[in-house]
Amino acid sequence: MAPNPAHTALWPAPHASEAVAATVHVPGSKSVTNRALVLAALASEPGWLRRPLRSRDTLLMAGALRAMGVGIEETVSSSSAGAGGPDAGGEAWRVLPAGLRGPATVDVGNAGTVMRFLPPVAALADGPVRFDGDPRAYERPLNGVIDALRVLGARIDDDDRGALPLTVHGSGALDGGTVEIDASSSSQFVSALLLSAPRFNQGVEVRHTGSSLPSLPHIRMTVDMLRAVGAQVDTPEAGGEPNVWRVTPGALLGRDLTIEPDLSNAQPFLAAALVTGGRVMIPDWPAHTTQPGDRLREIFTEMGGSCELTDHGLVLTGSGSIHGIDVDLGDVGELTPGIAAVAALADSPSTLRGVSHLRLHETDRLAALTKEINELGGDVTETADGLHIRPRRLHGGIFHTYDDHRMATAGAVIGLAVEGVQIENVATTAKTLPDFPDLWTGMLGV
Ligand SMILES: O=C(O)C1=C[C@@H](OP(=O)(O)O)[C@@H](O)[C@H](O)C1
Ligand SMILES: C=C(OP(=O)(O)O)C(=O)O
Repeated sequence: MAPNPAHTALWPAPHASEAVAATVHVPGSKSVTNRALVLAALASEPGWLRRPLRSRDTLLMAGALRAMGVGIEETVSSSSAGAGGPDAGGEAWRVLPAGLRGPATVDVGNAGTVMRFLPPVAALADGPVRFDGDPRAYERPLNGVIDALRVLGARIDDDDRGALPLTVHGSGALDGGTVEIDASSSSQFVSALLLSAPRFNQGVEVRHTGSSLPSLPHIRMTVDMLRAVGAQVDTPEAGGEPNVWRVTPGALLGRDLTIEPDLSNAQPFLAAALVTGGRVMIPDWPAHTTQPGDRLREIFTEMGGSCELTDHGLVLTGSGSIHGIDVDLGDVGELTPGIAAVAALADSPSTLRGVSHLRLHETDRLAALTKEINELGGDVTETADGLHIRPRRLHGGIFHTYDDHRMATAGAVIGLAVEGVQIENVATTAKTLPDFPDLWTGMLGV
């Protein structure tokens, strides 16, 4: 088969000849949008999502829910269209829940949220739902969801690898109950079971038995969003048993939710302020959030920037120096590529820990970052659970991205400081940030 020209196309990453000074409006959060879609689809009344992210991962989620019978109407709303308050204008999705049905086919692309959050929804559908996706999606772990759903009463046909492709034979209802899972390869296993659990006959008790659990803020996001639509959830944090989550069965409310900007997608823009000694403002940065990207305020401050959170948003100002960092990123793994890019440009070495599960993300991110930074003259080594990065003088070259949106944005950050970096397949950023090249050149004023 001839290679897709978009996948081999090279994008000359703009080099910054001066400090950036920009305000960047970052589109909505992937993780919040896809959870909101699932919860709205399972609710007992219509709901609104305002300022949803429209990217490959969220359009795949919306398409899959539509295939199972859910109505999702795209509208340009005004604040009078619902109870969304003064910020509610702009693009919106109105979600009209309906009896979930098969037969249906779901394309998960390479979206972890789609491939993990939807099999439990499909188990509630009346009929078979077939799941398929990109070649890489076949390699990403799904066994935690498949095995758990079988214990909870679902019938699933897979090829015994515990991965895609598979068919969930929905029977219109699922018993639910208690299940043990090892979610050390992805927090999304836990989130997936909790999100649909209010609709299981007995709810769910999820007991995580693995040695570690990545991305805890994403599980908190799941719990907070469930509670916001009326679900009763017991968590380890609320004085419950360690590693045990319980969801009580019950109807979910339709909500009017304005989606926060994607703070992980704000990362390359904030990094630009750090790398060029400039200043970038991200409007609408939430004062309180479960998004892991909020940790950037602390991490980029330690690396040499200073952050100010105002009523208007977050302002990051670079000092002109970038320092190395020794940090456990287990809670915020999706920030690793962007932090590695900044670390490669720092004045001292860095150690990034706690992220062995990144080997099973969009690509093997530890191997990909090591290879691509080293091919530009860097000195990165993989450890058992992360990366050692010793900054070197880098040179231009092709930065391969392996169909990974965060590799592409990491390469763009390096390109700010290093002339002649070309990003392969920058279009892969469409997974979560379709406007990236325009937002990037807009920030730089080129
Ligand atoms: O639940 C979510 O929305 C996510 C959880 C995390 O997954 P893992 O726990 O698999 O790392 C994160 O990396 C991913 O980008 C989004
Ligand atoms: C790991 C990521 O995505 P996914 O939701 O596909 O797991 C990511 O966006 O960095």
